[in-house]
Amino acid sequence: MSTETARTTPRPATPGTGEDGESGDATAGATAAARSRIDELDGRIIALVQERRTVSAGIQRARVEAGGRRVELAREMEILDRYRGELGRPGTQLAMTLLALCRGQL
Ligand SMILES: O=C(O)C(=O)C[C@]1(C(=O)O)C=C[C@@H](O)C=C1
Repeated sequence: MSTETARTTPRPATPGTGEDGESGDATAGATAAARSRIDELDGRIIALVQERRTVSAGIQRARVEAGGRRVELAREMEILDRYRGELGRPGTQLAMTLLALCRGQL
């Protein structure tokens, strides 16, 4: 675990210990800080998806202008394999969603 993660990880109050006062505020503060970090990360992820879509559109356009097909399934299989390898089975779903965002539904 990185120090950054450790610093922003909220610590839940221990039930039955009367921690609801000061430490409850601390927990709420840690949660708010962690959530604003998540919001920041989501903003970067969204910007990366938009950038990916622009790059992908350029490749698709060039291929169509050269007389080829807009979609290249062999390349999509490589991308699906990569996401599944890195993120497990749900990674496949994420890659499929990304491809749908970048080249539209098949
Ligand atoms: O890599 C390509 O050849 C692309 O056209 C990009 C991309 C993608 O968004 O990753 C989009 C459509 C293709 O079917 C395959 C991949």
